[in-house]
Amino acid sequence: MAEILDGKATAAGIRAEVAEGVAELVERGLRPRLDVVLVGDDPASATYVRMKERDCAEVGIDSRVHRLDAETPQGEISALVEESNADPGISGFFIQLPLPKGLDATPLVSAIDPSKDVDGLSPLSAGRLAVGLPSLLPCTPHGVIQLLRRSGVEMEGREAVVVGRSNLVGKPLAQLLLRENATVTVCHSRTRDLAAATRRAEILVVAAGRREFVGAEHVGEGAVVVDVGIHGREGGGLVGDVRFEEVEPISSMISPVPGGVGPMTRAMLLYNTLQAAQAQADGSSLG
Ligand SMILES: Nc1nc2c(c(=O)[nH]1)N[C@@H](CN(C=O)c1ccc(C(=O)N[C@@H](CCC(=O)O)C(=O)O)cc1)CN2
Repeated sequence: MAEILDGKATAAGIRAEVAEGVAELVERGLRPRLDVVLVGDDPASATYVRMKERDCAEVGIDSRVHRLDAETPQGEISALVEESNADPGISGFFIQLPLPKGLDATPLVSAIDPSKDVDGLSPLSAGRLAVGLPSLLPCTPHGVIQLLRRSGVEMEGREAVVVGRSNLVGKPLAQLLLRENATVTVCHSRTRDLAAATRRAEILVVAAGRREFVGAEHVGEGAVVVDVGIHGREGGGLVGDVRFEEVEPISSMISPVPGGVGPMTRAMLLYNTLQAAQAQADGSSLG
């Protein structure tokens, strides 16, 4: 039986550490503040943002949500990004994704000052990660690394396979696994024999964005499997990109959905907000 990679418990530990760091800053009169830009009425995005507000309250971070309707012009959001960059009271901010149709996230995210880029998704933050400079790290990939590390999974020298090449998860995760000295393969929709590649993995991270896409045929005996996907299940509940019931008996460790990577994503956002606030307080550079 596989050991469960418990994102809920691990994230609670990270929140406790962040709360301590926040309390130290507050003693110096510097309460971190996280601003969120939420555009439109996507129910999942609204849920994630409410959870992020609640997380901030728990650890003592101030949060403000800018709720904009789906018809908000691109220029207005762009102006909000510039104002947030310039406001010394804001430690960090991010734009909840995806944006409604008709809005282009790329120029907006690209305009975020890297020292406030708590999502770690701007091209400057991504470039700094790629060349090994200090930067705020994208929350989901960093959450995966922390979940593995804090669960005692050795990454150095091991065969790690990432399924998915998005800017949000797959690409930065490959960089972070390289930084851990894993041997990294990235698979995607054009990979010819996916199952042959994923079966070689000692650590398999699935961020394909396809409901229950990976099954027993994709997993080698004893692999550590991390499921990044989150999809609503017909009739209620959530499932991931991995067919948990099939894969769990083959793997040595596996992350569940819910309770795996999702809570880690939120915990790393708090961690980044604290890091941004600390760097701003100490005059050190994250970008
Ligand atoms: N600007 C961003 N947008 C999005 C990101 C991101 O990192 N930055 N990631 C995802 C969504 N996401 C964060 O925003 C996210 C997804 C899921 C969870 C989570 O806690 N999931 C729970 C279940 C929650 C539920 O009951 O619905 C779990 O898996 O246990 C947190 C954050 C896309 N957009």
